[in-house]
Amino acid sequence: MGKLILIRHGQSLWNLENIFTGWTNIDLSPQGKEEAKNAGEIIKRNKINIDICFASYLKRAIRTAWIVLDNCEQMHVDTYYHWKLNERHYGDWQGKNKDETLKEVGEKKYWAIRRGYYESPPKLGPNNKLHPKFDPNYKNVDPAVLPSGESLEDSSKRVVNYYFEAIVPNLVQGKTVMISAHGNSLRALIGYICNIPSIDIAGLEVPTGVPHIYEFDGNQNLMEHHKLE
Ligand SMILES: O=C(O)[C@@H](CO)OP(=O)(O)O
Repeated sequence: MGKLILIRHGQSLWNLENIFTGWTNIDLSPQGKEEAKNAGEIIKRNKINIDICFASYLKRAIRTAWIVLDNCEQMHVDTYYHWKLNERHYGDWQGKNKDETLKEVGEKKYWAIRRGYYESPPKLGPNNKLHPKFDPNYKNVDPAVLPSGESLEDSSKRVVNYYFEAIVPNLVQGKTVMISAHGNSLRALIGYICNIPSIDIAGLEVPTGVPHIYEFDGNQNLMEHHKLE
């Protein structure tokens, strides 16, 4: 089996401003670009040759992939983009300040939605102009499958589905695959790969711009994983 490198995008401008982002297409902050550059240098130092790269449809993950590949001298690597790797859709919370939302809804509900597995934020209404079906970037996606607010369980279904559809076949061929994605889409994927019970997912935080490597045996069982440095 091949190897899997997972990286959360570098710090975004809304991470910096403490605003719920979800599918809002916010770019990297200057610090986020530095984090991605550093991740690329780490991959170069570890002499890892990436065979294929995947990123979400959101520019903070795409730019992170580009900066990483540039800084490990592997810009030629085929890169595929898919909405199923996007951040969890944060529904009506997108664009809201995280501290103000906490005050508005109370600690219990806030953390159940933000870090629990089953609770969704309030969904966007079908005519809300922020709904992804109105975004030309998703014009080739069936509007019926586009989310308007997701629990981590919802995100997990589409991320894991894409993992089996597009990533596993490459790992089976022995390839080294890099995925550049998001805090919650990666929590969902890591939760699946590492077999973390849904109750414990709340404690899993994925830092920005830090590459982690996952190695599997021939039966696709995880053998070990660690942070690259
Ligand atoms: O705003 C978001 O989309 C995410 C990650 O940046 O928020 P959280 O901190 O809840 O994972």
